[in-house]
Amino acid sequence: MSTPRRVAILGSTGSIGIQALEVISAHPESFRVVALCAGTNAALLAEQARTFRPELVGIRDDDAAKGLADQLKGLGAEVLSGVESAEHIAAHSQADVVLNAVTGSIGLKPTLAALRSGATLALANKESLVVGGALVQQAVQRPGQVVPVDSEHSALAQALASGRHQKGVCAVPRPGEGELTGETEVAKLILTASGGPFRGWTAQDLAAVTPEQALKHPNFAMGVMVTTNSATMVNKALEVVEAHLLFDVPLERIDTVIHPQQYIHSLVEFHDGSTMAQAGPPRMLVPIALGLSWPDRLHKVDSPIDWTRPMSWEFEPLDHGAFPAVQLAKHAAAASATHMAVYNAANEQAVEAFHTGRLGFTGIVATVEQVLAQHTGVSQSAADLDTVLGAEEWARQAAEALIARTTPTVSGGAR
Ligand SMILES: NC(=O)C1=CN([C@@H]2O[C@H](COP(=O)(O)OP(=O)(O)OC[C@H]3O[C@@H](n4cnc5c(N)ncnc54)[C@H](OP(=O)(O)O)[C@@H]3O)[C@@H](O)[C@H]2O)C=CC1
Ligand SMILES: CC(=O)[C@@H](O)[C@H](O)COP(=O)(O)O
Ligand SMILES: [Mn+2]
Repeated sequence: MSTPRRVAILGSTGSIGIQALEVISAHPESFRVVALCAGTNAALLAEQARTFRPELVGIRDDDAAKGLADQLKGLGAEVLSGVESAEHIAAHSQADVVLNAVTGSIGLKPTLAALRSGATLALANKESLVVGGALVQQAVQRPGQVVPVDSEHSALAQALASGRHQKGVCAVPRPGEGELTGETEVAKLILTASGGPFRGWTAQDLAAVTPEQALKHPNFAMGVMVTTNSATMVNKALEVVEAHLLFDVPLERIDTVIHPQQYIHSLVEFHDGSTMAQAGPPRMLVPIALGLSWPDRLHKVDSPIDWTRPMSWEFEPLDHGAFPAVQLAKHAAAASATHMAVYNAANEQAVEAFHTGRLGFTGIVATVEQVLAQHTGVSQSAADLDTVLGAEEWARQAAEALIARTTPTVSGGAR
């Protein structure tokens, strides 16, 4: 890369945000941080701002914002606070790349703003795509404007580059190929899943799971929401829909396979019977770096797999009986334009209730299922932003009403 790319990071104090700043620190010639935005952690945000000297700094929490401007005096940064900060930064930071690494569907407006600004959207916040669906697809201004950071989808994008697939908002033409024609050689996308901490457990075993157990992901140190979603398989459910929306592959041609070691990040099967797997250590540095530098690769982002060491990689089918989240999402995504917004919002409420001791572990997906059953759905043409946000709000209230009537099987919470 010749001129450094201007990068805005939404969610800079989280797991992805911190690792993105590590990548940028190691490649100062390639990037310039122009904006940083966080939710509540003013102390870390101030430290990051002192190191990276962005033009804009935003924080959602108004209390946490008190004093932030004072701490940053003399740096020349404009300091914003409030719930609109991330969206404002996405729209106005004049970034070449906006990394959306906030958690939850609160990331939807920033995702739309980033796309409308013309910036490349490095997308870790899968919820915004899954919830916004066609709204996000329609905000895309050019093929390839969305670059996935989620490890499975980064793997799919890398594997798709091996065959002709000129479809989707993340279209992957072969190098040097011209106009997009919609042609595809892709038969299937196969997403790998770790299986989470409860791989092999029965539905009965799962009933007594505690928040502490659910937060022990076998391979990755991630935020509370995505870690809990990995344990329930809601993460894989969101990822199946994310892949469908990114690459325009029908839901029925997207499969999942449990691969506990997570060295293979996902696979693409082509119509001649060949399968491309993308492999790497179970870490996020490479997907993050590719998100910032796509389609170029940076040097020495992470240590590669050590092939001198004996290793065994296992694969097994997902137990849809004990973990119904993926099938539930496939049905929801096919049902209407607002069903996935309802799915995700009910899940966000249920995860919060689980961690505050108000709901048992299996109650999370059960709540999502029951809220979906009450939702009538909205057609694609009627699903504007207000309608999607309205469906979300309705789902949060419906989930809370169900949770209030539930007696949790475990007491106490992690937070
Ligand atoms: N962590 C990982 O390895 C992976 C994560 N992802 C996805 O990436 C996203 C982020 O995950 P992760 O980094 O683990 O999550 P974390 O919980 O670690 O971090 C979330 C970040 O978002 C910030 N934030 C929350 N709400 C707002 C808001 N309204 N405005 C601005 N900032 C906000 C938080 O700020 P603060 O801490 O200051 O409150 C924090 O910086 C999720 O969508 C997740 O599914 C995908 C693949 C892998
Ligand atoms: C690293 C990453 O992309 C996470 O989404 C991770 O893949 C979670 O893994 P599982 O949901 O398969 O446990
Ligand atoms: Mn993932």
